Amino acid sequence: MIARTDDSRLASLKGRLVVSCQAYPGEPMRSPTIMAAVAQAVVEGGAQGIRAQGIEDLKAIRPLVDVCLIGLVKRGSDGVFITPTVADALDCVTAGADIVAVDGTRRDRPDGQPLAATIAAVHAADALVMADCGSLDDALYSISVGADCVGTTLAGYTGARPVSRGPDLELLAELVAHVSVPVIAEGRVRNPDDALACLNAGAYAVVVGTAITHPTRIARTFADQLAHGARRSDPEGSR
Ligand SMILES: CC(=O)N[C@H](C=O)[C@@H](O)[C@H](O)[C@H](O)COP(=O)(O)O
Repeated sequence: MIARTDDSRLASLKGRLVVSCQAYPGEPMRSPTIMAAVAQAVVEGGAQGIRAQGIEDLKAIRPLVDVCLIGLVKRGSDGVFITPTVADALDCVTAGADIVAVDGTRRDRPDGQPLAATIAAVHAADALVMADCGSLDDALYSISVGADCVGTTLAGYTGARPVSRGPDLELLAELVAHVSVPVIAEGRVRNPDDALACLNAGAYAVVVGTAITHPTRIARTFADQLAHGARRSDPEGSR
């Protein structure tokens, strides 16, 4: 299988920021309308790509932004949970995804199909595949079955690698050194310096989620800092 690395949708991401606009089950911002507004807002801020989860979110976002849209469907949080089936991947394409993000590991998928089947189906529907990887082995496997680009998305989440404090720059550099398709940095990119470090390590593009689009966690970092700082400057306050 030949990866479509010269596709203009993928090429539009080169050297650029992709923002992951996702809210999780039960959270206040879990609404396609809200995610679509967030997507529009980050495009105004310079995002050249949007990564979004769920068919309804993709449908809401697609007509409002004209940047590259990376779509996925999440099912649960154990095992293969990022676009786990062929049907999920095709639903993402129908909803408007240019690139479908799929689990790029060798683990069994709930529909019993190999990763190659998902990639072939997405290619037949004229979209591309980003394989979310947790190790070099995942990336080599995904590319051998046709992935158009690979991401460090699952670094620290599959047991293959420890959870790094910021982006897993070590895995990123390893992928860049060993693969010939674009390598997208994703996962725990905390600030613009982290993002730049990813580009300098050879990332084709950088995906940022939580640090831009998750107000609860962003607010918590401020609140925690204030609480701890207050305790440090007022020992009485810690009692
Ligand atoms: C492991 C997993 O499920 N990652 C998901 C993939 O779509 C999202 O929950 C992340 O927010 C996204 O990868 C961006 O990463 P961060 O939010 O760390 O910038």
